[in-house]
Amino acid sequence: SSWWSGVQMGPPDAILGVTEAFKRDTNPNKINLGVGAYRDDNGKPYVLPCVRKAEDQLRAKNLDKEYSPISGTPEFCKHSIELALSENSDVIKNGLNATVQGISGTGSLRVGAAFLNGFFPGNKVVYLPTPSWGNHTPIFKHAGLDVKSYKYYDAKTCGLDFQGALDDISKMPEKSIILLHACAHNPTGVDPNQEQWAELSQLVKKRNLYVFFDMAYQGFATGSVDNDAFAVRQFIKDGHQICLAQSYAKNMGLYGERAGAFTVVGPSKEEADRVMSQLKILIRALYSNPPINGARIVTEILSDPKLKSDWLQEVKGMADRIISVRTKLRDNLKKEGSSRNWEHITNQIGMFCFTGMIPEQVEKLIKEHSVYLTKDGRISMAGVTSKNVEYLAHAMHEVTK
Ligand SMILES: Cc1ncc(COP(=O)(O)O)c(CNOCC(=O)O)c1O
Repeated sequence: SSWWSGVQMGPPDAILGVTEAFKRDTNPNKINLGVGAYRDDNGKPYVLPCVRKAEDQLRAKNLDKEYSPISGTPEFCKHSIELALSENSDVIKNGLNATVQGISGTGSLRVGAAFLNGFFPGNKVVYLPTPSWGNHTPIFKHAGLDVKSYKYYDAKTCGLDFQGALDDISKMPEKSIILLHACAHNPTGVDPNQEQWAELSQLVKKRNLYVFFDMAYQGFATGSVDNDAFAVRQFIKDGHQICLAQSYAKNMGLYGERAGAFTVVGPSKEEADRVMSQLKILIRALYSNPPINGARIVTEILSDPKLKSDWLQEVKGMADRIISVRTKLRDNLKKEGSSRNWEHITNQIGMFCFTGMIPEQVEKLIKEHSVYLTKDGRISMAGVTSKNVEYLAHAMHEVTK
């Protein structure tokens, strides 16, 4: 028999399976609301103009293909942590951060998980919001950490179960790890408001919990990179020594370039240096050093004032388009005569909308209207355009009335 006769067939990825079914559908009105990647108003992938300009500028430099340092280039790391904490951050000024390039957000989370598994002195359990991004659990478990959950989403209101979150956080064993989505929560689109973030920060501090921020959508939620970093900056201001995963997949449209960063914030430069040394040892054994192309594009954009200002407008343009189709969808549902409260469609933020539709309704949406989405009723707003929003509203009304 073969070495691998014991290998089982694994389940297909829930999200990518939706796109496969969508591709097989011949209905000209079909809509794919499964994919978690931005689409323009014609439903096409969007390469930001500032990225093209950066690529032209880079090509003119005739750069070589030498290895990047294990932790990525200092310029990429510096621009990444400045984007997250702001250029005049005391943490950066005092060298309190250890920042490495990660293989996009997933790779940054994975390096962080491996570091925590190796060195975290507290309770090696990561508490995830309920629900969270599907990949969070495998990432942390794969690194050897245990995973638990805290209340977060309220299906009754399609909003935040703030009291539930506070109750669960109050019960978490001290020195546990809590994962927080910095903005544009995936899959619900539900974010705490600024007062709630401030209250969460105080409680997390009181409970002596360690914060792992996942910021995969900075700038893509409200359209402002500073507003979207509010939670991260609030927790830093409140004295939390956080760790942070960043991604440029969505806000710069660099999906396949796999550019991201992982940061540990500590109390001293001396400690940051020790942490950095261990991160490099860990990365060396994982993939030795990170991919150079996406990181060069990011560095070119963030270090060139003109390109950076172009980028800030272009990321705001993406966020504005998402916000506008949220409003159109809600208004068209009202026009269809729906008696349901669809306020959550515009209260929620970022790429995703948790519609509140139940699996039977999702099934009908797919089968009878060729609208494709994940069973949990999550729709990627990026798949909604000014051309298909009326068809979508009609279909959603038909299956929910
Ligand atoms: C919360 C969160 N963290 C991290 C990531 C990591 O993204 P990447 O590794 O591409 O940077 C993602 C990307 N998710 O992809 C969209 C989807 O759910 O279909 C994410 O949503």
